[in-house]
Parts: sequence; structure tokens; C-alpha cells
Amino acid sequence: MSSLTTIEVNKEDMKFSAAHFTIFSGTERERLHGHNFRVSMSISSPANRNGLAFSYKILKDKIRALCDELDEYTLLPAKSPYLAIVEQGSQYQASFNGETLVFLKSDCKLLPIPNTTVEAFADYLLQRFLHDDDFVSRHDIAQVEMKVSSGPGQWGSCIWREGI
Ligand SMILES: Nc1nc2c(c(=O)[nH]1)N=C([C@H](O)[C@H](O)COP(=O)(O)OP(=O)(O)OP(=O)(O)O)CN2
Repeated sequence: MSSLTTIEVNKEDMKFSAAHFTIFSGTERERLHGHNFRVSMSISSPANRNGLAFSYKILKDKIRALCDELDEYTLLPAKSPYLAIVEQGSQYQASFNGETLVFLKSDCKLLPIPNTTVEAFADYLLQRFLHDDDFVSRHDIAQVEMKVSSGPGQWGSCIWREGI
């Protein structure tokens, strides 16, 4: 009977401090605020006779690099159905429900996500991990789970599974 082993990395420094606001509907959103978001990744692969799936240092380096890209920015959803963002010189002007929010572009990161929620961040980071290099194809990977937390006791996650 074959078995799967799982490596999980969620070091203390796998985090990004960012401002955001969750959009609940076309008329309801939060005020701008921030979190120290934590990131955890788990990778499952078939147990092998060498008892080593892969060196998890690769994973730690990759997650830290992805967190650094998001750290200390205001994160905005470029694919929100409710927020229209336009560039005006050094600013982003984001229109929501008849109001316009103005941000310095240099303080912001626009992400290709529909909302700045933990589940959307998990999906974004998972896609970056899967597509930035060929780690999954180079290793016999069965499943990758990416998790993002906005605070103790609350996580969102996204899973890639071979064959789905
Ligand atoms: N499905 C989701 N729901 C909510 C998200 C999310 O990312 N996905 N995020 C939020 C807000 O960003 C909010 O800041 C966090 O929610 P909240 O319950 O206020 O949590 P706190 O960090 O303030 O912790 P508490 O101590 O429990 O208040 C809301 N919903």
C-alpha cells in the first residue's frame, strides 16, 4: 500500500505586514486596516526508499521571497467586481459604491485577485508557487496546500492536487 508523506513549512518569518480592506458586496466593505498575515505551505508526495521527499529549504526560500514582495504595502484587488481602479499620475484612484479612495502608487501592490481575503491571498500565492518555476514537475508531488492567516485562529487555504 503506497503512502504519502507531507512537509509543512510555517516559520515565524513567513509573513507579510499589509493594509487591505475586504469587500463584502457592491455596497459593503471594511475600512482600510492592516494585519501581520502568516503563510503556511504543505506539500505531499509518495514516500520513497530514500525517505527524503525534497529539501524543504527550497520551500522556505520561496515562501519568504513571496512574502517579501507583499510586505509593507497596501494590497488592492485588481480583479474585484466591485472596485474600479485607475491610475492618475502617482496615484491609484479606486471607486467603490460612489466613493473614491486615493492611494499613492508607491505604497500599493495591485494583485490579480478578486478580493484581499485570506482565501484569495492563499490562491494567489499557490498559483505563484506552481507557475514561477517547475518545482512540482521536477518532484513527484501529489498535493500542495497554501494557507494564509489574518490572525490567530483564522486561516484561508487553497489546494492543488495532481490530476484535478
Ligand atoms: N472569508 C473571509 N472573511 C473575512 C476575511 C477574510 O479574509 N476572509 N477578512 C476579514 C477582515 O479582514 C478582518 O480584519 C478580519 O476579521 P475579524 O473577524 O475582524 O478578525 P480580527 O483579526 O479582528 O480578530 P478578532 O479578534 O476575532 O476580531 C473579515 N472576514
